[in-house]
Amino acid sequence: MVQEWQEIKKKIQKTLSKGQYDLWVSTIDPLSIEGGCLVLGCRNRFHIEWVREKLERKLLEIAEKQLPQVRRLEYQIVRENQLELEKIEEEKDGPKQISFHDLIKRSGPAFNPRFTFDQFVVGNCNHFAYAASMAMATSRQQYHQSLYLLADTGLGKSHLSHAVGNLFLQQKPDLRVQYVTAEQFANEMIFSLKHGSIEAFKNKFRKGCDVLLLEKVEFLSGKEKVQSELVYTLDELMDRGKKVLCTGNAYPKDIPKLSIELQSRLSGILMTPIEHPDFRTRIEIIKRKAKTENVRLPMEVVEFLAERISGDIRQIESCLVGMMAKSNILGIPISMQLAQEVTQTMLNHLPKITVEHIQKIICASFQISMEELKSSIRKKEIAMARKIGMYLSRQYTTESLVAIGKSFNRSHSSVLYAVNGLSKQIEEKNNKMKRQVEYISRRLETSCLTV
Ligand SMILES: Nc1ncnc2c1ncn2[C@@H]1O[C@H](COP(=O)(O)OP(=O)(O)OP(=O)(O)O)[C@@H](O)[C@H]1O
Repeated sequence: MVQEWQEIKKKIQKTLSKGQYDLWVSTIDPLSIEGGCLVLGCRNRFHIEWVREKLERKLLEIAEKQLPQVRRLEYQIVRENQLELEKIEEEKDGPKQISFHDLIKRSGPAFNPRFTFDQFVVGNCNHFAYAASMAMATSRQQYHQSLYLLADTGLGKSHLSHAVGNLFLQQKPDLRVQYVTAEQFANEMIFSLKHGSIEAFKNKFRKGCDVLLLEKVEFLSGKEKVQSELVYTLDELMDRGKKVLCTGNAYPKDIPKLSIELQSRLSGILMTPIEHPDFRTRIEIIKRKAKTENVRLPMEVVEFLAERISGDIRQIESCLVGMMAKSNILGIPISMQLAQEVTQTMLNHLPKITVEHIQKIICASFQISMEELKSSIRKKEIAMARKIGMYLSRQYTTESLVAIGKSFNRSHSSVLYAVNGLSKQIEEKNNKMKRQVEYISRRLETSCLTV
């Protein structure tokens, strides 16, 4: 086992309980270091999420001390049988001390194996970006050697960049593919300036590079020296017919404090925007992710998530991971109720539902008009709709009894009477009213809660 990793583990062990250490840390395997990035092998997605959320900062702090070249962490899923095989191979050949240096030499850039073209769901929102990236990676692209993927957070820029890297290396393992974020590029440059190795840095990104994948260009805002180094790098790569893929969350001209020279180089690149996915694409993404994770999701849960989360696809993934975790821990299948609980907890704000929303859904569900709902008509169906409307207003909003009463043209005591009565009814087992309230709650959440 690698010496430095043992030291890192020892230090982190002191900060955790035994159970946490055994479960989450002892099962991590260091895989490689590339471009200042220490790649850690984890057992599954849930393992990665946990380490990322609870341990990353501490782990990085300690890793940086043990391995000064490390500046960030990345994760890969490593199947247990793969690790077992490696262990058996090692045992066969006798114990071997592998240094991190060897690991660095052995490995290419650490591309996420999950981020492939196969796993990327294509819709109207991202079709152009997908096609252009694919064309670049399969060398079909004749006129544009360079691409700029432009999108808000969590819409697939890194996924496509890694997919390009994965495909290049799969087809041509000897290709020199450099993958860095603009921040890493800047850090490496500063590091090499400090340590007198700027020529090596320049060589790495200019002469020693066939494909440059540069993420999050917006980071360079205001960093004049790094910007001008990048301009030289891009010029040289483009002059030599090399390929460049950049990503950013804004058009180059809209990134503040970006030099005219860099803006001009980047603007000359083919712009491929990715829009927010539409409902159908979101449905497909959820189905694909569930399939990859080997999880069975009822269609109503798929639709609920697709309604609920309209932007950042990471949120969809977090909710899936959360649902899987909860379903595993409790030993229950993923259901609508579980999905509602998890999304409410995981998305950092509670849904904003108003009394008006509730009234509209009630009218649509009972097929009555708003006038009827707010009227004094005592017809059974209408009275029941009104009662459920008041009850849900109490559950989903923070409005006072008086305010709710006003919205239904009733006194606060009528609201209280309705809410208490319905609460009691709902507690009884298997009653129709309970099912009806659940149904309307679901409709309410799926129709109003688009983030
Ligand atoms: N079209 C898609 N199909 C399948 N998964 C997707 C798609 N778009 C995004 N994802 C998934 O969403 C997650 C976030 O995507 P990614 O990391 O590529 O976002 P990003 O645009 O680079 O965000 P940021 O700017 O915050 O880094 C990833 O797990 C990725 O696999």
